[in-house]
Amino acid sequence: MECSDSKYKQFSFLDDLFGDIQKSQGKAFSLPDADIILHQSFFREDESDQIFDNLYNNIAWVQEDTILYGKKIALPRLTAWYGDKGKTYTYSKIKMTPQPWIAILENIKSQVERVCSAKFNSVLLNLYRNGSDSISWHSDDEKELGENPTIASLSFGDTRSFMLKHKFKKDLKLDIQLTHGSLLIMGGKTQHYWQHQIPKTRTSYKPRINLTFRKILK
Ligand SMILES: O=C(O)CCC(=O)C(=O)O
Ligand SMILES: [Fe+2]
Repeated sequence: MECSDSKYKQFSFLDDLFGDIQKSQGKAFSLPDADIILHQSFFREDESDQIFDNLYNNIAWVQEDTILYGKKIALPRLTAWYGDKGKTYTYSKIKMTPQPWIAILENIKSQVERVCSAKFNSVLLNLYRNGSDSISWHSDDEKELGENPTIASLSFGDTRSFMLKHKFKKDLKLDIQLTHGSLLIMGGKTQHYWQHQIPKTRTSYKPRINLTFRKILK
């Protein structure tokens, strides 16, 4: 299923309060069992360029390993985890202890919280160095996130396909192009019914940075 404008509903958040149209308009996908909103240009191009450079150079990127069929393999991307003290998180069988917040991440977090009607206490960062870096099919359904988590996903750098598929209705699939400066918000029951991935590709891609803001409950 291709995503077309006819499948969008216009949404407008908090325009009067913040008066910043660019940061307040999003489009909701009308999909069953999902609550997904895309803000195509949440950050302006020049802001996005600056954020990309800053994160690329200043984040403490780590090459983590995971265990697959009893063998240790390197994750096909670099990652980093920042958040409130004590909010540990187990992800891809890796227990992560957060780095303390840095100014740029706190600043982005507060801008995202304005449009999400949610508060976050941590952010997972992924750096896809080229087209062969990827993340395989999964739902963000770790128990630390609670029943119906709101996940706010920001993208900077090259555009990659963010693919979604329904877990039970096999013909329901969607491919969203996540562009430089975009914000995708997943909420409600999305993680119960849908999986997502950034597929590996043979096409050459420039680096892409993704941030997913999350709330760890315990
Ligand atoms: O890179 C993306 O857009 C998705 C990342 C993701 O799904 C995750 O970190 O759980
Ligand atoms: Fe995810």
